[in-house]
Amino acid sequence: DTNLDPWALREDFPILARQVHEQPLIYLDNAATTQKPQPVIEALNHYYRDYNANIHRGLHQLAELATEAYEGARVKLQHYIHAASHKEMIFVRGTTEAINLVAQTWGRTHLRAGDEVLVSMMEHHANIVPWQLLRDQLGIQIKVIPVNALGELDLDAYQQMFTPQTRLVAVTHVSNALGTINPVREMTAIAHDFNVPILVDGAQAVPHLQVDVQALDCDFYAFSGHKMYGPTGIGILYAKQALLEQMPPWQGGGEMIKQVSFAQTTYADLPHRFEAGTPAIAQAIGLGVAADYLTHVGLENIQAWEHELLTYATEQMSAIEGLRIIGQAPNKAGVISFVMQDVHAQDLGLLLDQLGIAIRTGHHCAMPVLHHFGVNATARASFALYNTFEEIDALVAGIHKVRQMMS
Ligand SMILES: Cc1ncc(COP(=O)(O)O)c(CN[C@@H]2CONC2=O)c1O
Repeated sequence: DTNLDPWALREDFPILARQVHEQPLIYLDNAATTQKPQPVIEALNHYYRDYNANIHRGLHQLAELATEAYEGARVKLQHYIHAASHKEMIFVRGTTEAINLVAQTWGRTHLRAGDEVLVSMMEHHANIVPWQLLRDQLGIQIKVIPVNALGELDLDAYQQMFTPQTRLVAVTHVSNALGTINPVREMTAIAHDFNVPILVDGAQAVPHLQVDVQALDCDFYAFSGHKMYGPTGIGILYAKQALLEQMPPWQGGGEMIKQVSFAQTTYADLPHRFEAGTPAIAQAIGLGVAADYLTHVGLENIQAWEHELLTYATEQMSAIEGLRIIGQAPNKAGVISFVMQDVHAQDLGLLLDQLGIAIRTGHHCAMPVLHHFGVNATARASFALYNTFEEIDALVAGIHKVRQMMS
């Protein structure tokens, strides 16, 4: 059980006290982005207000302070996912950029025509399209790991899919559309039995559960700051140092060089080799504070609380006539995708908004898995540490109200 008190934590999120359409805001769209606690907001203000400067190489006091805070954030995040070294933590814009970086550096230098990349049916477009771009550029093949009727990944099928041409596995840790938590540690062990590296899309995992990349033993791990109560425009690509050393730079410019001449340029050491140009300094600092905040609240407390919310919401919503939950894996994070017999997801979302309730409707950038379940849109409620049973009751009441309005 959890010793998390959402009502106490809500004090840290001023936005949750606001109204929308003259109704109290009920924010249940956390898989899209989470709200930001006061300490994160204050960290951003503090940087710009009190010690804004460009980082590295600057010899003045403000530059020193800014550099210290930026590199300090990197170390905080290293500990947050238990990486072996801060050199394995690359600041990027978010999960999408992290995966594109791997595809365009490790991918272009290690994959060639005929090589196979395994992805799962439940991937977000950010972990499908970069591999399709590579397919267009190099002629690699993409093979899809199936999921069953509950939305669980088919581990046996996965094991059978490896061939001498399999060169990479790229899989989501938690599905943003189904909520399924995949057995990433097991999948990594199987991939490594075939000497194949694995990239894990951790966007929906890092805010919900304790991630330990050394325990998972994955080769790449990508996530976004804004999904884990941090700012937008910042994320992390984690990669084992041995792999990063084999990868050519992603973008060229300042910060990622040692010596530049028109004859020859030498590149900076890790991690800066992959961070060209002035980075998102404030956002990185803010993300470090978000990691501190979540560590203070306790990931196991968050996971236990959200599991209670998910269990309650699933019970309540399963009792609604004509409502079908898409994604019923036993091992799920706090995401409920659903469709209703006689109400389009879009209409439901718009009408719930009028009641102050924020959910997301549509394909959630996961078109293939929605089509696999025979729908082209769902309504999705997704939970965070600050949600409450009362908010779930309001969602359920809102769904009933919409049904009445539409019948
Ligand atoms: C599983 C997963 N992977 C990658 C991404 C891409 O992250 P960035 O946009 O930060 O690069 C998302 C975003 N989730 C989407 C965004 O909105 N609603 C969602 O479910 C995601 O859920």
